[in-house]
Amino acid sequence: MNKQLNSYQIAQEQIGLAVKTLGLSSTVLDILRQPVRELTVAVPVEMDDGSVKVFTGYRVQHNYALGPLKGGIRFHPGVTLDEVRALALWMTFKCAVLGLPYGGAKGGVICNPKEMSDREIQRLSREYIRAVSPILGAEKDVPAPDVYTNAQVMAWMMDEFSKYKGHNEFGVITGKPLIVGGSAGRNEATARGCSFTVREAAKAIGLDLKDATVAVQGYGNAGSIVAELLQDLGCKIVAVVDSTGGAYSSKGLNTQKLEEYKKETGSVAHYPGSRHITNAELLTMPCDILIPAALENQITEEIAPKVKAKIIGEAANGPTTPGADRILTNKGVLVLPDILANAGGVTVSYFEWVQNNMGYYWTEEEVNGKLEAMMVRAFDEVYQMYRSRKDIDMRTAAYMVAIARVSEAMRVRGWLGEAPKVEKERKISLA
Ligand SMILES: NC(=O)C1=CN([C@@H]2O[C@H](COP(=O)(O)OP(=O)(O)OC[C@H]3O[C@@H](n4cnc5c(N)ncnc54)[C@H](O)[C@@H]3O)[C@@H](O)[C@H]2O)C=CC1
Ligand SMILES: O=C(O)CCC(=O)C(=O)O
Repeated sequence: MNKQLNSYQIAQEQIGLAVKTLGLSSTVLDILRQPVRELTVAVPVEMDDGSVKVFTGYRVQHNYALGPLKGGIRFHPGVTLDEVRALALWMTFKCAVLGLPYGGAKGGVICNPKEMSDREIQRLSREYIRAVSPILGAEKDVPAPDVYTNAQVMAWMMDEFSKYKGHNEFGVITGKPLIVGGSAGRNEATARGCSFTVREAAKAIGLDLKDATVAVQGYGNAGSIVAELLQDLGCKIVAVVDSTGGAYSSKGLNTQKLEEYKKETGSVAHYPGSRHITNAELLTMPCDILIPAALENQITEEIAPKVKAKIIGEAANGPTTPGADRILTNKGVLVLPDILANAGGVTVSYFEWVQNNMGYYWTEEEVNGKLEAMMVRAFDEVYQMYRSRKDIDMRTAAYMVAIARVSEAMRVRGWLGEAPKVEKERKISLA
């Protein structure tokens, strides 16, 4: 990640632009530009050699106007408080774009799970969740997986929270294994939602997905499954990279075989029959669709002029900087913003929470059908907003749809004093 770029300042810039374009009051911006609550915790963990290491963790709660707070937990050595603030802020607007009854939050722990044993990761997961538990709960704040956390980590955290409460509280965390209240389809949901938005965008600009070429940055939960789903839609996956290197083949990479290779070797680099490529090569190579699915600030002002893709589907949070956004818009690249394109994960997390609350579980077909309907509706609303004006890109359009909903909730709750209503003529659905 480019350390000169501050994701929190970027997120504030993005909402500032949308609030201004919507013509909302400065009170709305004053409230939305910062989180309502931030908790920093020092988490002592006994390591396998008997020593005790103290990890720093965060839980940031951005805005709860629309409902309980929601957002993943990241385990990564590069976590900072400002990064978690940005991720929490993006969650508020992601939930609002999809019309979910949630506000936004995010958590992070500065650690390197790649250098820790499973036992150490389990102890860290339990200690962290205990440390932030006073502000969590199925009706308060509901975490989920993010980078380098997974269903197993969610199970440990749910178990620890349940022990602390004295009863099972499955609804406190989503992204759990199926056997302890997880939802069918949650593991694939971020990628599935992203593939739906790419499909709708391709229809909108007249791009045939049959043999459309795709490059994917990041080959974890989001990236590897988007690649597989786009391959199912007829696309040719020509390039992928993960944190250790990349693979390119003009004939296309078989995603099932690539997945097996990654499981065996721990990386996609040096996949048999492929040419080795770097991250920068991947982002700028000739392709129709680019899927950033790793970390923030990857498509910068230096990279953007060289991007050849027609559609960028942001599976990652915050992969494109504001300067790069302006360059890509001028070049006519359609950027599907993170708060829309990767919202499939939190949407199925919402379904998981609903199922936990009612104690009745849906089939994978039911979940995927509901997800598709919500993603297509959200895409249409954002695309209509984008097309209704000449001066905005898809990101600002998505923020406008989202901020209209959040600010209306804040208005009716009485948080805005006498601030004016959302402009009626924009016909934003507040449902
Ligand atoms: N897991 C989820 O439900 C959701 C994830 N996201 C976002 O998707 C992105 C990826 O998350 P996951 O797939 O869940 O994480 P993951 O931990 O499953 O995978 C991350 C992938 O990124 C790669 N990576 C890390 N640093 C890299 C670098 N510098 N260059 C290239 N590749 C790099 C890793 O090797 C790994 O393949 C993140 O931005 C996350 O916030 C967004 C919505 C939901
Ligand atoms: O599933 C969730 O609740 C949130 C996932 C997440 O952290 C994200 O969308 O960035």
